[in-house]
Amino acid sequence: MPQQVSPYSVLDGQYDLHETIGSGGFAKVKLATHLLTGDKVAIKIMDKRQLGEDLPRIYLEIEAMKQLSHQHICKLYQVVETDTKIFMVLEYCPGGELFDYIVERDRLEEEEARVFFRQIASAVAYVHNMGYAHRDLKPENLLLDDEQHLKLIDFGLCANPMGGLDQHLATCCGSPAYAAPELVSGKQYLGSEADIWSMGVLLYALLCGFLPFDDENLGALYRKIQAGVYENPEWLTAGSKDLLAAMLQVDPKRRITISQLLMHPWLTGGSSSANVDPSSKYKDPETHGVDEDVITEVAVHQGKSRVAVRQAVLRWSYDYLTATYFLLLAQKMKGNPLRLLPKA
Ligand SMILES: COc1cc(O)cc(Nc2ccc(C(=O)Nc3ccc4c(c3)C[NH2+]CC4)cc2)c1
Repeated sequence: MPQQVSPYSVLDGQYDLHETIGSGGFAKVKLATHLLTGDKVAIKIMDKRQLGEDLPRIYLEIEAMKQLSHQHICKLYQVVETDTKIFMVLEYCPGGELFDYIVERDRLEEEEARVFFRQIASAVAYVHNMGYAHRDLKPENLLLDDEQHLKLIDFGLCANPMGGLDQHLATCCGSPAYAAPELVSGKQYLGSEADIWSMGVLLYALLCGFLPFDDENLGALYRKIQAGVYENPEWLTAGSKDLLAAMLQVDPKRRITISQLLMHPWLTGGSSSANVDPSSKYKDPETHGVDEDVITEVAVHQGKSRVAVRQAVLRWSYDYLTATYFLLLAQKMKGNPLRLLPKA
């Protein structure tokens, strides 16, 4: 009887796998421990046979994730592919979904909504400036890390115009309640403009605890979105109503752009302006070079020269070394000591 190997044996020696924390259509997400650092990660596991014609979207998502390094975007650390499976090793976001955070509180106070929305706007501005659009922005795709920072996940529908993803895909896969009027009308649309609409629905959900456009009947929901008429509850301030109106513009050409959004007084105002994340904090390694302390820690642990380790890291192969590099860098950014555990 041949030795029965686990379907995850390709990860042996690199990760210990723990419980499953999420399973969607063609993917499941398991918690895991990166053995060299002892750090927790999330591993998204997909079966290539079940993916069928959706497989190209996964490769698009992976290529997009490799370009995106931002403090409010869930980081991709490593990709492992076998003949039947794809594993994406991802940043650990133990705080769960923003969706549940809102539901537990009914709705957020304006100040707290502002702090979260600034993080979302910062992530989306970065994605758009990198030439991408997310195209599925909703509270379920925003997770909280262990420091209550938001992390944007699931770029499975993202596209950059050069990416060649034909636009109609999103209409069948995005989430209708957050979908822009031009998208539900099946018109040609710009992903970046549709993202701003979705952010308007998101901000409304944060501030109100319910959706601006809602109906169990899909056709009725589409008509409400295309009409763009929604209630402004009495607790909304003038500033938030003004920003919502600028984002929930039915005509995409009249809709506020992400750069105008970042300068809107509702976003820049308030008492918490002190803790606006300095977006420069996150250094994109491919343009800022690699961190020498991390290189040294890996070189000493592996008994290799720093030159050899630096060259290997700079290949950005998204193998175990890339994951180890990013996890050690994250530890350093948190002010923790850099440590690699002795070989398991
Ligand atoms: C780019 O980031 C992505 C891309 C993608 O396609 C999917 C994901 N999905 C994730 C889903 C969940 C987690 C995660 O870390 N969830 C998590 C971790 C720990 C705990 C929980 C959830 C909830 N119970 C407490 C402990 C991370 C990525 C990301």
